[in-house]
Parts: sequence; structure tokens; C-alpha cells
Amino acid sequence: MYVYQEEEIHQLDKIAASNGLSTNALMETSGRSLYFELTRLVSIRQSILILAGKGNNGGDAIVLARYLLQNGYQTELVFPMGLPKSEVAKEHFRYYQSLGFPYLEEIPKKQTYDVIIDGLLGVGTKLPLNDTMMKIVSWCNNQPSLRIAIDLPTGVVANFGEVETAFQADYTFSLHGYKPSAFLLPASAFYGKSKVLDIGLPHPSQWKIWSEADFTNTWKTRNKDAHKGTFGTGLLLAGSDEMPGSALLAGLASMKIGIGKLIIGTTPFVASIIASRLPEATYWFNGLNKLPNGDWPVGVKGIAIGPGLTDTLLVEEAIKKIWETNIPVILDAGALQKREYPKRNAPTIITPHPGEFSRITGLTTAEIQKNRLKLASDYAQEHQVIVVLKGANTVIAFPDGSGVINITGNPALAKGGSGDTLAGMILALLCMGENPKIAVANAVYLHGLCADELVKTRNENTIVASELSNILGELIYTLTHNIS
Ligand SMILES: NC(=O)C1=CN([C@@H]2O[C@H](COP(=O)(O)OP(=O)(O)OC[C@H]3O[C@@H](n4cnc5c(N)ncnc54)[C@H](OP(=O)(O)O)[C@@H]3O)[C@@H](O)[C@H]2O)[C@H](O)CC1
Ligand SMILES: [K+]
Repeated sequence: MYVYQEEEIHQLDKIAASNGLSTNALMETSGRSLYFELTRLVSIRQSILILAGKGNNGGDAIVLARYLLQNGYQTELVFPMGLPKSEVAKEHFRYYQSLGFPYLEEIPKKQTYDVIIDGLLGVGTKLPLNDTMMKIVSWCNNQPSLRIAIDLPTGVVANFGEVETAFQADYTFSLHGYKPSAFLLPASAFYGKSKVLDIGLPHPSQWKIWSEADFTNTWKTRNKDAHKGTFGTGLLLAGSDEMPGSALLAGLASMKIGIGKLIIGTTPFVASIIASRLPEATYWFNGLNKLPNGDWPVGVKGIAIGPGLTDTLLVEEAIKKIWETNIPVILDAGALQKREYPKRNAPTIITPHPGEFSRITGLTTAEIQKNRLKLASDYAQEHQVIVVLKGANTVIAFPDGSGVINITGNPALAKGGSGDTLAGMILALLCMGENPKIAVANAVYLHGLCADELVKTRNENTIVASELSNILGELIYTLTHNIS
């Protein structure tokens, strides 16, 4: 599934029209697809109120109303903002009227409806809503009806997360692709359950939702003649005497997802605490202090630096040394600072949560949250790094302008140690030879999926980060046992 900004939708429509697929035809397909989706949710005995705006979102609503009426559904089509203004919506309205179907210009507010369809505003929305629209939306939200939005809930814009008042949908049927606001709070909370309807346009989007199929199509099984070298050696620079657990959590995740060999550069104290829980790793005492002298373990295929590290000066010295190499690196937690990144022939991956991204960019967390996709993407392109902007619907932005939105995960992940676990998973998949884009997307996907699996039988408050790694084995087995 793909994600499209407002401008991209308008552009696609224009190109389709100039090549022979008119907006009139797209509107017909939209309305007809909406009709078929609706018949799964609504029975013929239920009353349906369709609210149509003056633009093409209203045009979709007109086509939907026609299909419903033609098929005997109790449907009332109302234009509370006035009759259609867009040329294509006018054409469909003319056809609707030619069939003798009725319409109203005011909502009959004395009556209640089983279902309200919001075809008031779509991707052409400019905030703020005017007073009339605000009142209509508030009225809808106070009705006991099932609420269904066409393309976007009215009051939500396509590209950003900002909202004042919006139609609180139970379902939103998005046309052609998701819009960024479906993944940006507070807007995303107004979508209800959302689904994309195919209307026959191509998919040139560089942004996609990472799905189970994407995971299974890209996950590599271990060859029969594999040895530990096949799956790479990772260097994890993590853990301090105050935060020893970070090294353990990242290390467990790396080893349990499948890395061949893991070297943990940490203090002797940390090693003495965690080695009994992770005897499979090897330990490089005080690696952070040794690294700036060029005293390196050989054969390292990937580095993760930062989980549980507090000595900023030492971390910066180590990073300077890492810049001299062409080894893929993940900068996490204590290694995330405002900085310049040198040009290298290996990926640099940063994994900030919104607070850390705020520290790096100087933007407020509120600014970041309502515009996560664009800000992560701008940063990734400007600095030529992979940005993993964590939080609900983690955004992964690549240096070439493409990106992935992850939809696995839940609030159980909002807990200490969860980020360390993710850093370990990314390190492992990078070292195991995945293409970096796929490594990062699959790690983020699995990390969230572990949490989703755990909350099937457990209260989300009670889950701790080490449990994510514990269920990786069963989870990957279930997802992949059909792959030959
Ligand atoms: N490829 C596709 O996905 C297709 C989608 N379709 C549908 O078309 C809409 C987009 O249609 P568009 O006409 O561009 O825009 P809208 O219908 O969303 O809105 C335009 C009208 O809304 C008025 N408006 C805008 N902001 C406000 C506001 N804050 N308060 C009140 N009214 C507002 C605007 O009025 P003006 O006076 O400013 O002109 C317009 O009248 C898309 O979402 C899909 O539903 C098509 O079917 C084709 C293919
Ligand atoms: K709408």
C-alpha cells in the first residue's frame, strides 16, 4: 500500500486525464468502489445520509448515492454547503438528476440516520474549516450513527496531522492510496478503521506501508552450508555502568534475530553483569575508549553505537573514527546529537524518537509530530542518512527521498529498553547482508509485530523490552515457514 500527498493525487489525476482516463471516469470508479465497500457494512433496511460538498469529494458522494438508490437503499443526498461547483461533480450531478433521484440542500436534523457518509471535503481541504462546516461536523459527531468518510474525514488535511474539529469516522475509505495524515496524530485518530480503494491509477509513490508480504518477500532463509561468518559480525558499542541493561537488550535482539557473531564493546562491569544472560556474545572491554586509537576488532560488518552510553566526549571520538571507515553504522540514543555527516560509501542510520529528533533539528516535538514524514524525509535527503523516526507509525526516510511507514506496534513499546532492542535488530539485519533499506524496514516491522503478538494475551502495561526478543523466534517461524 502506498502513501500520496495532496499534490501527487492532483498530479496523477491530471496525467490520467491527459492520457485518456478522465476525472469523470475516476469519480465513477471511486463512487462505485465505495458502493461495494458500503454494502459490506450497511444493510438495505438502514437509513443513510450522504453529505456532499461542492468539490470532487462531493462528486464521489453523488456517484455513491446513485448506486445506493439504484439498488434500493434508503438514501438521502444532501448538499449542506450548496450545490456542486467543480465541473466533474456537476456532470455527475446532472446525470444523477436525469435519473429522477432526489436531493436536499439542508440536513433534516429532526431525523436520525443509521449511517452518515462524509463526502464534504477531501484532499482539497484548506484549514481552518468555515463556521458552517464546523457546525455540520459537530452535528455529525453527536449523532448515534455509524460514520463513514470518503477519502479523508472532513476537517483533516491530506499532508499534515493538524486538526481543530473533524468528522470522527468509524471507517475511512481512502481513494487510490493513504494520505500522510492517516499516520500523523492527532489527525489519524479521526480516521477510524481505514482501507484503500483501488481506482485504477498507477503507483509511482516512493512511500509505502511495509506489509507482511513485504517482509516475507524479502526475508532470507539460511543456506544449508551457512557458517557464522555468513551472517556477519556486528560491533555493538553500548552500556555504561549506570545503564548496563541497554547493552544486554540490544545484544539479545541482535543474536535472537540471527546475527552470526556479536562483539559488545562495553565496560568490564557491564560485561560481568550481562555475560551470564548473553554468553553467545564476545566482549571487548572498554571498546569505546580503545576505538579512537584505531584498535579495532577485525571483520566487523556493521556497528551500532549509543544504547546506554552517557559519555558524550568518548562517543564523539569514537564516531569520528567510525567516519573514517565504510562500515554501516547505526547511531542510537547517546550517539544522537546535532551533527554533520561525512560522505561515506556505507549507510548511516539514525534512530531518534521525537524528543531526540527535536534535539537534532531544533524543531519542537509538536512540530515534528504533525509533519513526521516530510521532516524525516527532508533530513534524510539533506544529510544523506537513513532516518528511523520512532513513535506510533515509525517513519523510515531514505536519502533518495523514498520511505516506509510502519504500522505494527502499540503502546507497549513506549517503555525503557524498547529502543535498545530495535537498534540491536537493525544491526543484526544489516550484518546479515540485507540491503540497508530492507534491513531497517524489516527490523522496525518485526519489532512492532513482537509487541502486537504479546498484547494478544497480555496487558500492554506489563510487557518489558526483553520479552520482544524472546518471541522473535516463534514469530519469524510463523511468518516464514511457507517460504522455500
Ligand atoms: N485520484 C483520486 O484520488 C481521485 C479523487 N477524487 C476525489 O476528489 C477529491 C478531491 O477533490 P477536490 O475538488 O480537489 O477537493 P475537495 O472536494 O476536497 O474540496 C474542494 C472544495 O472544498 C471547499 N473547501 C476547502 N476547504 C474548505 C474549508 N476549510 N471550509 C469549507 N469549504 C472548504 C472548496 O471551496 P472553495 O470555496 O475554497 O472553492 C471546494 O469547493 C478527493 O478527496 C476524492 O474524494 C476524484 O473522485 C477523482 C480521483
Ligand atoms: K470526506
